[in-house]
Amino acid sequence: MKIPDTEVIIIGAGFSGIAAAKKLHEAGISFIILEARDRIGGRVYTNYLKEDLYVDLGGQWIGPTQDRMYELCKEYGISYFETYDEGKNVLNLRGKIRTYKGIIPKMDPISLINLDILMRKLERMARQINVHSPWSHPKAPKWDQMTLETFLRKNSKTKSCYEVIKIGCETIFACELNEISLLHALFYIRSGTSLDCLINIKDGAQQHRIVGGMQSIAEAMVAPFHEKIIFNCPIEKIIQGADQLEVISSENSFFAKRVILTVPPPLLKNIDFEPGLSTEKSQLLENYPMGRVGKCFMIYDTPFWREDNYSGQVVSDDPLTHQTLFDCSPVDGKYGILMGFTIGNRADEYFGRSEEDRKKRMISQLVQYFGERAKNPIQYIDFTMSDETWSQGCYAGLMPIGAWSNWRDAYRKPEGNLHFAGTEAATVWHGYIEGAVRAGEAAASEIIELKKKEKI
Ligand SMILES: Cc1cc2nc3c(=O)[nH]c(=O)nc-3n(C[C@H](O)[C@H](O)[C@H](O)COP(=O)(O)OP(=O)(O)OC[C@H]3O[C@@H](n4cnc5c(N)ncnc54)[C@H](O)[C@@H]3O)c2cc1C
Repeated sequence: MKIPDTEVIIIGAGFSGIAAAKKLHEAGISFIILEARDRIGGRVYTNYLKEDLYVDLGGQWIGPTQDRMYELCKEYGISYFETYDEGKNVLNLRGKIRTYKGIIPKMDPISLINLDILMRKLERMARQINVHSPWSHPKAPKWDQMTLETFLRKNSKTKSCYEVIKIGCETIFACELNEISLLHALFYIRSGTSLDCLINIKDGAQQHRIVGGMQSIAEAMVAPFHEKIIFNCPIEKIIQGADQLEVISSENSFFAKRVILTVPPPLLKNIDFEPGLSTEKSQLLENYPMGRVGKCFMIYDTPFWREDNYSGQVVSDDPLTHQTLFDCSPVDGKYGILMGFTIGNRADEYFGRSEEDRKKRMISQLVQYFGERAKNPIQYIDFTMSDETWSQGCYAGLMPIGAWSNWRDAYRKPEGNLHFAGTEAATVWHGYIEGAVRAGEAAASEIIELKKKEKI
């Protein structure tokens, strides 16, 4: 293999790496992308089952204030469509199945008032967080010493209120709620605009899906420089010398002046850096697990639940299956697709079973919600990035108790000629594709600015 001469090496061809590459490409700075997998997209992965049928196994939604995503759609002429959100939603709490309209499930009045107060409180606290320095809030030391679970338990006066907020938060953060600090939860909410924005379909983070799947944006972005991506190239070691960096895979060494790393935290930890990373970054990486979530798709020849005025949305505390379900049918409704999120310990339990058992469980759940027609799917498919060597979890890295206080912005700080991107480096829409794009662009901008200074 001929090793290309290049100014910048980008590690990872997810949205962050691709966005960094696009910016460097436009600035006329030479680069290559080294990608461990045999595909682009990383935590975005559209699986084309047939020519007219696809499912987004990774990230799929965009919504208001995700400005870069909408600009990219416009730039490449990629269409998006409203997530189906009409009709009754289903709540399954302690085996009791009820329907409701809107965002807040039907519960007893005390639980409803409690839930409203609790959500407003979270919203108010999150609004006070500076996303660039969450640790600087006067109450940050207290909020960083408490898990989100402790806070929610303390502020839930009824069991139903706790169960519903728990399911909502598990779906937002993709973890058990004792895995993140309250401060991280508040930062994440503020980073994604507001709690309402994170939860909602209409006017929220789940508002739009991409025609042709999320991966089609990544494909459009890389089209002008696809040949600069080297696939099946996991990086094992990086040596920073005085004039250049040596980036080493099991088969090759690559050389450049600067490196942008976009790999998720557990994979960053596995790279051998010489000299080592700063103490702060190394310590953070020892304490930076990923979320756990699986997506399960039941595909039908038609979205039959819509005929009975169901939205396809479900909130459930059934410990054996999914926390939440959504209608993920294609824009033309040619197929009917219901997608369930199974999260945290539920995901571990669910994916510990055989595929046949997983399919059976999902069907029996769907029959309870939408009737006998749910018994006859065309296909079942599920997927979890927790099992993937090159993701090791999702949606994103989780800041546990004390992490923001102890290591602050260590993750995104450049070290020598190493620049750090990926959605975990984002301050705005942290954990989302929008955040990945913004962080990739920010790292590329750092390099462009440094290059300008070098020329003076
Ligand atoms: C199930 C699921 C649902 C989600 N839903 C949404 C959603 O609806 N909307 C939304 O905005 N976000 C969603 N997300 C989150 C979103 O997908 C991620 O935040 C985003 O894709 C992260 O992009 P990234 O470029 O930062 O990281 P990644 O996509 O993880 O890219 C990193 C790349 O680095 C590569 N790599 C890793 N290690 C090495 C190595 N040593 N050498 C070389 N290459 C390496 C990986 O293969 C990968 O391609 C979801 C994620 C998942 C998994």
